[in-house]
Amino acid sequence: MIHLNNVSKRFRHPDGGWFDAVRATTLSIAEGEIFGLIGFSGAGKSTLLRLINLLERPEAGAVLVDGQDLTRLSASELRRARQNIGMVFQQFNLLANRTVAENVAFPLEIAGWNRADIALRVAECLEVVGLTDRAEHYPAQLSGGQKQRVGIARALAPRPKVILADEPTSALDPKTTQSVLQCLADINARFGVTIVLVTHEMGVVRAICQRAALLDGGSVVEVMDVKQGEVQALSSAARDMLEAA
Ligand SMILES: Nc1ncnc2c1ncn2[C@@H]1O[C@H](COP(=O)(O)OP(=O)(O)OP(=O)(O)O)[C@@H](O)[C@H]1O
Repeated sequence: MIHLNNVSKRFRHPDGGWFDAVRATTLSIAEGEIFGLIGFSGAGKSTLLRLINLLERPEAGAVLVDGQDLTRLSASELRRARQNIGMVFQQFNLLANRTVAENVAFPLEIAGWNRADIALRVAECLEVVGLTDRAEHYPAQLSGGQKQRVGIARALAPRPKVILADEPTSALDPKTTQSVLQCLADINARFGVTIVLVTHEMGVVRAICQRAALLDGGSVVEVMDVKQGEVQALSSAARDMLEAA
């Protein structure tokens, strides 16, 4: 579903030099996987995630999603391709002056859906995340966990094949974290949506990921399997880093 081929991303430093946030990275994520990107702060996790929908454009390499190389698309083709890739943010990024239902409707309005289809789809998505009774509330009236469920419903609304989640539970307490992770796992199981999730917490990887890439200094140290809630790191470098995490 996702294939990153030798992608690199560098940023300009205020002092005029360059900083390599992602170094010549190759990574494949299968359809229907829940895949984690884990590592210390500054390892390049968010940058790598944002390369998948081209929120960051790589200097080099190809970004294939669902068979399309996003780096070769025109602006309008890229807008269409992005309908297929939902995004969930750490700080929810909800529109404060829109109700829950209007927030979920937002990407569908942008995509030009008609009103009747929007109403049906919004109701479906709110049902999936268990917020039907909050449709007319405003974000300020919701708990953190409920806000993130709105963020997930909004990401799900355009029927994407991929959802990218950037530290989706880092702003939440442990109990709410579990229920939000369960919500993502349900969406993966019910609709087969491929989920890529950035986290710095091993507990998150253990809870829902099938595989995870450990990042350090902009490179993948190891791609690890998660079996029965345990992360199977093979290299001693990865084991040392996971122990320190
Ligand atoms: N727009 C930008 N301009 C300049 N430097 C950036 C930019 N975005 C990221 N960086 C730098 O790139 C490096 C990797 O950042 P990134 O956010 O991808 O790491 P991360 O692993 O997600 O870390 P964190 O867990 O702290 O979010 C960091 O050193 C960061 O300061």
